[in-house]
Amino acid sequence: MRGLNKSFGALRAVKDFGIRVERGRICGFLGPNGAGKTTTLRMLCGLLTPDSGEGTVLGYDVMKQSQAIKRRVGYMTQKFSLYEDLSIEQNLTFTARVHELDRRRERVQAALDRLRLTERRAQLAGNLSGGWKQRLALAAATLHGPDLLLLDEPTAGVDPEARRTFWDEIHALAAEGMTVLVSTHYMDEAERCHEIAYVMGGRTLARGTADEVIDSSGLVTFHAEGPGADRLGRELRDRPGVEMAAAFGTVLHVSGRDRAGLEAAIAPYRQPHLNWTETRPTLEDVFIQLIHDIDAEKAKAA
Ligand SMILES: Nc1ncnc2c1ncn2[C@@H]1O[C@H](COP(=O)(O)OP(=O)(O)OP(=O)(O)O)[C@@H](O)[C@H]1O
Repeated sequence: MRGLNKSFGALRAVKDFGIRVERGRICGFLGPNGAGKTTTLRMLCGLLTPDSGEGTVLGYDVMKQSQAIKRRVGYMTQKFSLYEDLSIEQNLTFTARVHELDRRRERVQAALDRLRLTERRAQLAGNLSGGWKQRLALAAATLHGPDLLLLDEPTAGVDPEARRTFWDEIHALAAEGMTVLVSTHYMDEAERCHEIAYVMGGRTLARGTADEVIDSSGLVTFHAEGPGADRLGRELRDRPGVEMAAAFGTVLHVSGRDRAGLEAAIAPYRQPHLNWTETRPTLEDVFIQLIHDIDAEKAKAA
C-alpha cells in the first residue's frame, strides 16, 4: 500500500498510510482509540474504498478489485457479529452457506475440531463466555480458508489463558501461510506479532519488529527498587530530562531520550535504600513516548 487516505467529512481518519507485509507474517496495528486502525483494516479488506492511494492486497488492486479481495480475506470484527440465538455449529454452517462452500459438513467439522469447539457445538453462541465467542468468531472468519486474515481487537476483554490459546492458533495459521493483520491495545499481543505498526491520528509513527521499534526510539530507561521507590514518580516526572516516570508495583520506571539529562535528574535519588539499574525500554514506554511527542507537537502548533 502507498499513500492511502480516508476522510469522514472534515475528519482525516487515515493519512498517507503505507505498508508492505510479506505472506505468512503477523503484523500488529497499535495506536490509541480513534487512531484509524479499524478504518485501515476495512480499506484493506475491500469494505471501504480509500479516497486516494494505491496498492495491492493478495495481488488485487485495492481501488478496483474489492470483490476479489473480499473472497480471499477473513475479517473478524471488533464486535461479536455472529448469531447469538444460533448454536456454534449452526453459525458455522450458516457462514459456510454464505461463502457457498462445497463439502460444508466436512469443513464445519474441521473448524470445530481445530478450534476445540466440538464438545460445545450445540451451545448457543449467546451463552458462550468471551474467550469461546472469540474462538467461534475465528472459526467463522477462517472457514473459507482465506489467504489474509484481518482481526480487529480480537481478544478485548478475554482472559489471559484464552488469549494465549487464541494467539497460538493465529501463529499456527501464519505458519501455514496465512497473512494476519491484527489490531490490539495489548502489549503482550504486540510482542507476539512478527512486526508492528504504531498509528496515531491516521499516521504511522513507528514500524518494524518490536526490537526495531524499541531500538529506534532512542529511549533510555532506569528502574528504581527499594522502600518508597514507587512513590517518587510524581516528583521525578517534573524534573528536566525525565519524560516518563511511572510505578509498576513497587518498581519505579523512569525514561527519557537525553541520557545526560536523565542521569542528572535521578542523581539526587541515588540513595542507599534505592537500587537503580538501567533496563531496556518496553514497547509500552515507546508508545507512551510517541503519544507525548504528538501532544507536545499539538501544543506547539496551538
Ligand atoms: N463511518 C464513519 N463515519 C464517520 N467517522 C468515522 C467513521 N468510521 C470511523 N470514523 C472516525 O474515524 C476515526 C478513526 O476511527 P477508527 O475506528 O478507524 O479508529 P481505531 O484506531 O480503530 O479506534 P479504536 O481503537 O477505538 O477501535 C475516529 O475518529 C472515528 O470516530
